[in-house]
Amino acid sequence: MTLVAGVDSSTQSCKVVICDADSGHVVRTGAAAHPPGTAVDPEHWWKALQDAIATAGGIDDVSALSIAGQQHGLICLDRDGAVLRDALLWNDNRSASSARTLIGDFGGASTWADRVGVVPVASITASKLRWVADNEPEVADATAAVCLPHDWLTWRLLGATDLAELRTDRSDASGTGYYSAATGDYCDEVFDVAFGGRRPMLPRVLGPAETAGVTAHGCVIGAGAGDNAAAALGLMASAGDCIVSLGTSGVVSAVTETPPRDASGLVAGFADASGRQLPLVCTLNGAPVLAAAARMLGVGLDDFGALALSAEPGADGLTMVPYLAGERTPNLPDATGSLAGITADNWTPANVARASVEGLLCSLVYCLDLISRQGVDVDRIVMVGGGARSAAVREIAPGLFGRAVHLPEPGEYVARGAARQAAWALTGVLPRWPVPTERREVPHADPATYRRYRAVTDLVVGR
Ligand SMILES: Nc1ncnc2c1ncn2[C@@H]1O[C@H](COP(=O)(O)OP(=O)(O)O)[C@@H](O)[C@H]1O
Ligand SMILES: O=C(CO)[C@@H](O)[C@H](O)COP(=O)(O)O
Repeated sequence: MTLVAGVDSSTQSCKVVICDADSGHVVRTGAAAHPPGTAVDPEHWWKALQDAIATAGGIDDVSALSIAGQQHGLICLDRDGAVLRDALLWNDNRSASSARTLIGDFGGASTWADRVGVVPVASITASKLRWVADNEPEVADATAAVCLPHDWLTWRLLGATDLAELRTDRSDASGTGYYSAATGDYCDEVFDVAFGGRRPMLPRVLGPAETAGVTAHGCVIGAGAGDNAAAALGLMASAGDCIVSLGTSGVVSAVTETPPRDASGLVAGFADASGRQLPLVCTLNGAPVLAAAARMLGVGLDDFGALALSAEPGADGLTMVPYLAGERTPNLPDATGSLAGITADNWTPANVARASVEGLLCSLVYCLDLISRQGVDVDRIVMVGGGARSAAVREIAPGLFGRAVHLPEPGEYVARGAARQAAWALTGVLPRWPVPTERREVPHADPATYRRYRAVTDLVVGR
């Protein structure tokens, strides 16, 4: 049996799956935690990768491996390849005002949408570059190369030290704000406004089936991908599939042939990992909303799900707006969460739990609406990520989306997508790996809860 491995180096942890290259059957897995925080020394990710590989029984018998990673994180390297400062992650909001400045300095949102396909928000790598240039000019001056988490891990795994050997792929490059998914080129002129004209070295962008190199043990290393593009590959997503992911972020994305063009910046024009496009809408508040509510209620995640399901749909009028970490969609980096509609009668743990689940899901219904308005067909909603393990999420989602929700059996679909890419790099053929999925029908559509959520959101954001 030929074995291939896939890695998901995501916000909270590193996961490794080792699969049969022909069938995709998962043979072994491993995982290791990442430290909390929105600025992290990449060395922690390297250590977690090694721990996760060791837990998975090592990769001596693995023929090919690809790494998928959390998108956008900025890693600055000096000319000797040393990391210059903690990486600034996708959910680090210090770059919010840098993003606003960048938009103006490059001719406005429409120019960004036309030339790059992405309008900067705090998450986008270019905004982080601008923050470094404005606040840590000595770091900016010493920066000889910039790369993303998956680029850096791939480079480390290959034992490389030469900056010229950095590699990335289209999907992750397209989240930087200085690469266009539509043209397949870096937009060098962005560095004039984002990095004071400095031109650090950038990773070479590989095609989906290209090889980044071969390890000393003879393991072929694929191009890797951004985590959302890898999830699409792991789910074998095709036209009409809309992926809803509840990881640390909440994400709605779809594989399309044509790029979106959204000058509001809410729908980003990213690339997928198969040569197509991946219009994507992302929130800063995914599954951790549920963990925070469970913690506040003093229950574990399973009991929290049961508690939420013990309340009636609509939580008896309680509405939760889940902007606990600020928000990106809508773009409100300084926002906080809200609980509205409290009365003496409805102020119960069960209603608070239900309102938290409903608020989280409504924030994704909003994202789905935004992506649909870009002309993206939505035939099937496919829900994945840690939050999709929640019984309450699985049961409540169809009513709020107003359509059936397809639930693949719980698994690490980002890592599986990376493994599928590794098989492609190894053999030159993208294998078809089945994804057994449960279809959850709409018990009863609940448009009233979403309407109330939208009204409360408008109130909270002062519209
Ligand atoms: N049964 C569950 N109910 C609610 N949340 C869950 C459950 N299982 C896992 N999670 C949440 O899923 C998140 C991790 O999901 P994951 O997709 O691995 O995130 P990431 O890829 O961003 O690291 C955590 O916030 C965790 O609390
Ligand atoms: O910023 C985005 C996408 O634009 C996030 O989706 C990150 O890629 C982090 O992913 P998770 O850790 O939540 O999977």
